[in-house]
Amino acid sequence: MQVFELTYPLKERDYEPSIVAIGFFDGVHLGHQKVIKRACEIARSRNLVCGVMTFDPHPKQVMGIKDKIDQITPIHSKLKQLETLHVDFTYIIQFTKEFANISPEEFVENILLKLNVRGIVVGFDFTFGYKGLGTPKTLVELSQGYFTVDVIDSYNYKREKISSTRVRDRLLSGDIHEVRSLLGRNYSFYGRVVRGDQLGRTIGFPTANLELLEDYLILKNGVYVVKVNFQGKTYPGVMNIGYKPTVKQNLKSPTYEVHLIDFDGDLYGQILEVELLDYIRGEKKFSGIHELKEQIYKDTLEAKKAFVNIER
Ligand SMILES: Cc1cc2nc3c(=O)[nH]c(=O)nc-3n(C[C@H](O)[C@H](O)[C@H](O)COP(=O)(O)O)c2cc1C
Ligand SMILES: Nc1ncnc2c1ncn2[C@@H]1O[C@H](COP(=O)(O)OP(=O)(O)OP(=O)(O)O)[C@@H](O)[C@H]1O
Repeated sequence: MQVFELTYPLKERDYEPSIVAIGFFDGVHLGHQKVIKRACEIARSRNLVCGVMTFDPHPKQVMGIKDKIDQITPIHSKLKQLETLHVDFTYIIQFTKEFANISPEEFVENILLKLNVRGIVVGFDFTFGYKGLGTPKTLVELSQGYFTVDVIDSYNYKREKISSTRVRDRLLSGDIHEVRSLLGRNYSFYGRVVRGDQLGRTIGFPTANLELLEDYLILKNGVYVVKVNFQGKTYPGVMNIGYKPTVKQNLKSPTYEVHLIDFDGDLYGQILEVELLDYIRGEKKFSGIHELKEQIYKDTLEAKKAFVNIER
């Protein structure tokens, strides 16, 4: 997949005629996948290439509506997911205040036509241009004679539209089962193993302390069943996210640490992909290390069982 980082106004160059799915696509959930897959189907049937147009940073952040949007899939994770959908390219348009102010007409003329777009696919509630005034209907009107417009109906789960907001909400509640149903895959993130206080190994549960590779949405504190992928191998694990109140005081931000079950080896410096399979319990302050150790032992047994059930 080719990636083009673009700034507005676009520089003149020849773009290959294409069919493009447009949206922010945080999470690349099943609704997004439907829009993107449709773009690729149309492209294949018309002998064109297919791509995704997304934006960075998040429009709400640039417009000051929110200080920071914690993303489900920050840009590199999003690109990894798009790759699995076999799109030929992704345009990442740098979202600025200037870009936010362009009219729907300018968006079509100065972006879509310049990019040599022959067809676009958007969801039924897509908006674009100044104050989001452009709608799929506007696009159809402005596209006449230039490119086709396909509008995808709402893709629902339990009768409600799947949206990035809904996925974020379920992640923050620790509802990992629903997250899987909304994404059509396990939610995962990437982290690098860094040195911790190395107390874990003295209590019998060595943990890989993770430094997240991107600004992901911070997950609910507590203990998770996870699947860890690195160097082409997969391991069952348990992860704790939180402040380790039994052994630490006043940590400023939550730590992410994973214990790989039945694994013995050095992980420092490795990049792990951690897939969430289930949420077991909240983090607790135990009366001592012994009690904490007993609980982690139970968590590990539960994770082993859950791992077998989920992976079956
Ligand atoms: C599965 C699991 C569950 C954990 N649960 C808790 C908990 O409920 N409360 C707590 O204070 N610490 C919890 N911890 C964190 C331990 O305190 C921590 O792993 C250990 O002290 C090692 O810390 P270190 O990496 O700073 O050496 C948990 C760790 C794991 C791996
Ligand atoms: N469930 C869905 N069914 C059909 N189309 C969708 C669905 N969700 C999003 N889309 C479309 O996919 C594109 C990208 O969506 P976008 O990321 O902007 O919104 P979203 O997933 O609804 O998230 P948010 O919660 O931020 O509104 C848009 O064209 C949008 O209309």
